[in-house]
Amino acid sequence: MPARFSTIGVVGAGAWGTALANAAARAGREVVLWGRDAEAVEAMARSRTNPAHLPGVRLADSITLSASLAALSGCDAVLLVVPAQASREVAHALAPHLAAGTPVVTCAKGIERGTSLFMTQVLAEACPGATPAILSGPSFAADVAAGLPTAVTLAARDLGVAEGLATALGSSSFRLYHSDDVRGVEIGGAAKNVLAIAAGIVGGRQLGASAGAALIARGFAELMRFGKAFGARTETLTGLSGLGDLILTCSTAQSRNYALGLSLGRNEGLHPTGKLAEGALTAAVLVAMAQARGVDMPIARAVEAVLAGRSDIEQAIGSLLARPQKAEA
Ligand SMILES: NC(=O)C1=CN([C@@H]2O[C@H](COP(=O)(O)OP(=O)(O)OC[C@H]3O[C@@H](n4cnc5c(N)ncnc54)[C@H](OP(=O)(O)O)[C@@H]3O)[C@@H](O)[C@H]2O)C=CC1
Ligand SMILES: O=C(CO)COP(=O)(O)O
Repeated sequence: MPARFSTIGVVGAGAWGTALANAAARAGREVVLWGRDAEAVEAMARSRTNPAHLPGVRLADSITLSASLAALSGCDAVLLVVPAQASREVAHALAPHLAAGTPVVTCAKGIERGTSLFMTQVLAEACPGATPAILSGPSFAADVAAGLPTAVTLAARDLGVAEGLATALGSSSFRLYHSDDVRGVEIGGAAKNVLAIAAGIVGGRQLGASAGAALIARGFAELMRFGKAFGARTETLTGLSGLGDLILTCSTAQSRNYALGLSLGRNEGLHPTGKLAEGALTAAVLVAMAQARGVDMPIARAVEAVLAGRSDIEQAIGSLLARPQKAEA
C-alpha cells in the first residue's frame, strides 16, 4: 500500500531540518528541503552536505533542495523547522503554496513572544488552511542524522493524522509515537529549554551531580504544574516530549541551552558561539504566562532574572536555596 504521505517538505535547512530531511528520506519518502539563502542552498545541492549547520552529514539522494517555497506545493505534508520566533513569518509565506488541509508539523520548541502563543496556535493563525501538528522529543540533530536510535512524539488533534505522519517518517532508528495531546507535546519542548539553562548553570558552577539531579526533578515539577495549568495531559508530560526531553537537555553540553547555562555558570557570559538557544528566547514569556495563571516556577523565574540581568548567578542560587521548606508535592 503506498504511504499516505509520500512526499515530505521540510521548511528550514538548519541542523534539525537537515536531520529530519535525512530521516524522512531514510523512511522511504521523497523530500523537498527548503532553505532561505539561495546561495547556501545551491552549495548544499552541489556538495550534498550542510557544513554551516550539520557538518559531516551526507544528504540522502532523495532530497531535492530549493530556495523557493513554491517547490513545496506538491508535498503531502510539511515539517516547519525554523526557530520558534521565525515560525509565524515563515508559515505565513508558506501558506499560499499548500493544498487545503495539508498537515504542517511544527518542529520548533518555544512559545511566541508578544502573543504568548504555542507553536501550533501560531501555525493556525499564520497558515489557516493547514492541519497543524507538532513533533517533539529527546533528539539531537546529530544523533538523528547519524542514524542513532531516537524516539519522539508526533501529535495532531486527529489521532489518525498523527499516526499516518508517524508511519511516514518513522524507521528502525527514528521511532515516532503518535498522540492527540498537541498542547502537552508543545509545552514540554518549550519549557525544558528554559530549565536546561538552569541545569547548565549548575554544571558550570560545579555544584555537583546531586544538585543536577535535584534541579531536573524540581524543574520537572515546574514543567508539570505549567503543563497542567494549560491543559496538557500528565502522561504526555511524563513521556518523551516532557520528562524525556528534559532529561536529555539537562544532561549534556551537546544541548545548546545547557551549553549557554554552562557558559553563564562559569562567568563566561552569554554563549560566545552565537548558536540558537531557544530557552533564552522563551524564558520571559514562559514566566509571564506562569505568573498570569498563578503557576509557581521558581527555577524558570531565576533563569529569566539572570538572562535579563536583574540577578547574578549567586543571588539566583541563593534565593532558590533560601525558599521556605515545603511539602514535596
Ligand atoms: N538541533 C536540534 O538538535 C534540535 C532542534 N530542535 C528545534 O528546531 C528548531 C530549529 O533549530 P535548529 O535547526 O537546530 O536551528 P539552526 O540554528 O541549526 O537552524 C535554524 C534554521 O532556520 C533558518 N531561519 C532562521 N530564521 C529564519 C527566518 N526568519 N526565515 C527563514 N529561515 C530562518 C536558518 O537559516 P540560516 O541558515 O539562513 O540562518 C537555519 O536554516 C528550534 O526550535 C529547535 O529548538 C528540535 C529538536 C532537535
Ligand atoms: O531539543 C533538543 C534535543 O531534544 C536540542 O536541544 P538544544 O536546542 O538545547 O540543543
